[in-house]
Amino acid sequence: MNIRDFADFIKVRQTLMAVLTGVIAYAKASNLNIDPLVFMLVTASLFLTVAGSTGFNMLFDMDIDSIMSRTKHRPLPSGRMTQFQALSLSTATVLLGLLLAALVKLWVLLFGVLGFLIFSFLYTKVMKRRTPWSVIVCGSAGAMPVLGGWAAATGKPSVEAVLLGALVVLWSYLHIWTAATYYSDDYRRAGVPMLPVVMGERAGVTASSVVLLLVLADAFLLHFYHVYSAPSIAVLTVMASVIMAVLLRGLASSEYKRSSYVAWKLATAYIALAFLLLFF
Ligand code: HEM
Ligand SMILES: CC(C)=CCC/C(C)=C/CC/C(C)=C/COP(=O)(O)OP(=O)(O)O
Repeated sequence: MNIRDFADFIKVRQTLMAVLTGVIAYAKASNLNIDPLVFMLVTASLFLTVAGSTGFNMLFDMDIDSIMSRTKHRPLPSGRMTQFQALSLSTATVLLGLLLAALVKLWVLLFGVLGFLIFSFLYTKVMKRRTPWSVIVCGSAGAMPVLGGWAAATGKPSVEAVLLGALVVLWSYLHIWTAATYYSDDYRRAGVPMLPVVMGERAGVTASSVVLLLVLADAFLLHFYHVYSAPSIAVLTVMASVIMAVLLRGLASSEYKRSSYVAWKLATAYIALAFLLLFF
């Protein structure tokens, strides 16, 4: 196992994006009056907790990952990492992450534990192979870094924190339904009942368009609560319109996979932008 395998094992891009949302939530909630020690603890705790939870997800999904073309080269299915290494690494990182969270505040620990349980167990072990509702219920794990980061600054959750967490949750539906439409053949082969597998690719693109509207509506609520400035909400509206145009074009031309791929990549840029725009 080398560093590249470790990066693949913790799905480094997903983990870093989750860390970014939590760290930015901390910075925003503290009005940029950042305590360097709390900042470091929050960053390290989020990184370790999300990375370790992802490790458990990888371990539990090893069998289906070996079936899908997208995932079969991952360290576990390809034999570059043993199950023992995966289990010990994930356990150690989650425990250390939660310990650091507890040093910040109990709320931060609570959201860390919730994120871990929802992602690694409720989603991966209980729901993912059984029902398309897995995504709707367990997308809530995506809010935990934001709620934890916010609580690290203010001592407790708030309406603004919940609305910002909801932005990640609603965005994660757009993120996965576009991805699952693009990769629907893979998911079908592995027997994972994602929405586009169960209801078809057209339904995947339609559902993506509907949740995109909800993402934008939530961003407007955040503007109403003075979390987004007028220029920021304008940029987010333009970007959402571009993604909507891509999805509607896909519906009009029946090119579901192609439009979903483009919308998926744009959606990744959207969530990064949505968090950076909190500072403008
Ligand atoms: C219901 C919840 C979610 C599901 C089912 C999901 C699923 C996926 C899948 C299937 C991929 C493709 C991975 C690959 O290339 O093999 C992916 C990539 C990714 N995910 Fe998620 N994800 C979810 C939530 C999140 C959350 C909460 C975040 C961060 C806030 C996130 C960030 C990312 C990023 C940054 C990538 C890489 C995207 C790219 O390459 O353009 N995801 N996710
Ligand atoms: C505090 C804490 C632990 C927060 C977790 C935040 C976070 C990154 C949530 C993502 C959850 C999720 C369902 C990912 C997809 O896995 P998948 O198995 O569908 O993806 P795959 O098919 O690529 O393996």
